[in-house]
Amino acid sequence: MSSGRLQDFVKFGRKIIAVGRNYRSHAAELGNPVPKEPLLFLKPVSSYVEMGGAIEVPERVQELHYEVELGVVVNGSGRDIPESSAMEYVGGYALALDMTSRDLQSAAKKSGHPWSVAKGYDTFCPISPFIEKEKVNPSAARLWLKVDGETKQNGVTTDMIFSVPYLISYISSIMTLETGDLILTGTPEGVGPVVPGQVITAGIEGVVQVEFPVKKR
Ligand SMILES: O=C([O-])CC(=O)C(=O)O
Ligand SMILES: [Mg+2]
Repeated sequence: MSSGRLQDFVKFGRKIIAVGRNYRSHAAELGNPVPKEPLLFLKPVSSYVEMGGAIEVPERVQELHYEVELGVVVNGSGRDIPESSAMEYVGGYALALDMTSRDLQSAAKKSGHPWSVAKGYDTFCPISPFIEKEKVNPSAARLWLKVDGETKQNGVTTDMIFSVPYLISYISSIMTLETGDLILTGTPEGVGPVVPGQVITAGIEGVVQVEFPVKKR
């Protein structure tokens, strides 16, 4: 796969595989237990929104939360990938927001239902441009997020419970990873609500910055 094509992962990637509760600080702030193995869910690729677009708050959603996350863009097709060679499948990175309807997610959790609705609306995966692999250290990247200029999240990927190579190995033991897939590696503490009219800025320190306005759908 040419690197030019990889840069277009938002258009041809097939899966967004997200990891939940991968930071103790975030599991704790929502009163959730720390998982013993990675907690996975899928977001549809139709939830991508690129810079220049807006995050839309649907009518049904009472409490829309931001979650800043390091995204890993997969290069190559692999199944049962050993942790020792997992980094060979990393094509690059992206900064992503795992937008979440916290009210719909809480209701789903109570009734034992999946999170697809809470996490899957259009525009619930704002995404940065593709970032070259060499520019990010996935075990020491500082992630930050501000709402209207006020810092809300500031965490470092060193605090992940499950590392990027472990996640690649684990996910590929369940589903084949394919070029253009995106792995969302979980959010650090500080999640909270946004409402129409606000602006989210977020970044990987020293690497990339994104900006997304929030509006009513
Ligand atoms: O919704 C949640 O709390 C789980 C999640 O996505 C995360 O930890 O990043
Ligand atoms: Mg998340």
